[in-house]
Amino acid sequence: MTYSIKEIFYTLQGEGAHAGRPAVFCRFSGCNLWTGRESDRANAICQFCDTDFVGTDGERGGKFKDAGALAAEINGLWPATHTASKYVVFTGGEPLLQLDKPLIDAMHACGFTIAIETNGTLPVPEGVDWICVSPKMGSKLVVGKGNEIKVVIPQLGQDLSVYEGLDFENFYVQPMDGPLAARNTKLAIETCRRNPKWKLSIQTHKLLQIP
Ligand SMILES: C[S@@+](CC[C@H](N)C(=O)[O-])C[C@H]1O[C@@H](n2cnc3c(N)ncnc32)[C@H](O)[C@@H]1O
Ligand SMILES: Nc1nc2[nH]cc(C(=O)O)c2c(=O)[nH]1
Ligand code: SF4
Ligand SMILES: [Mg+2]
Repeated sequence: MTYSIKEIFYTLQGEGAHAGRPAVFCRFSGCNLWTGRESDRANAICQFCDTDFVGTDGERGGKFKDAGALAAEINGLWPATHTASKYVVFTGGEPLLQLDKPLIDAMHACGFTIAIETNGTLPVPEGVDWICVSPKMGSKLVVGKGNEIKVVIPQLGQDLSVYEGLDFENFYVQPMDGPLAARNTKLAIETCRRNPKWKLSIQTHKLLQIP
């Protein structure tokens, strides 16, 4: 199948349990919880998104005609001298609208460990090595297990205890960026102090001013 890709870049994972880890990010175009158009934001299910995932006009973006072509582009960004730690993060937009078995197999064939960042509304195909779920209020969460759950706070009507019984290895709260970021960061710190099941994830790439 053809994959619509917004951008592909080599950076450090900024968030969650793998923060600081070198990774190729592959950002798929499109999401099922927002069109990505500013004029639709107020009516979207997910209204706080910090990402442009519309179209294919970003760095190394485009339409890739098959899994082999996309895997080759991603593989080309990894330093050829250090192949033991190859790591790709599929994000978006919503990666599970497009990520499929052929692409997973092609990345594994290149030696990559595969991570995803997903909103948890779509089933995860077999073979993904690291699953990060970030649930959104107003959507139905169908992914109840994974490696980390990373809840952006606060969201209207949110109750963190709903997530505490799920089968994740790591439980993170991440302050919502935007005009109230400073307040939300304090809230996230207080949340972890009060209930140490939760750990703090901050968006370190924004502090570092890297992609
Ligand atoms: C842009 S999303 C793409 C992947 C997927 N659609 C999702 O929502 O998980 C990547 C990560 O950024 C988080 N995120 C998006 N907007 C944010 C914001 N304004 N502040 C903090 N985190 C945000 C999401 O919750 C998710 O964990
Ligand atoms: N450095 C960096 N880390 C990230 N972790 C999750 C991201 C995302 O947009 O999915 C992201 C991103 O866009 N950049
Ligand atoms: S679900 Fe993810 S990509 Fe979609 S609008 Fe929300 S944060 Fe952005
Ligand atoms: Mg991001």
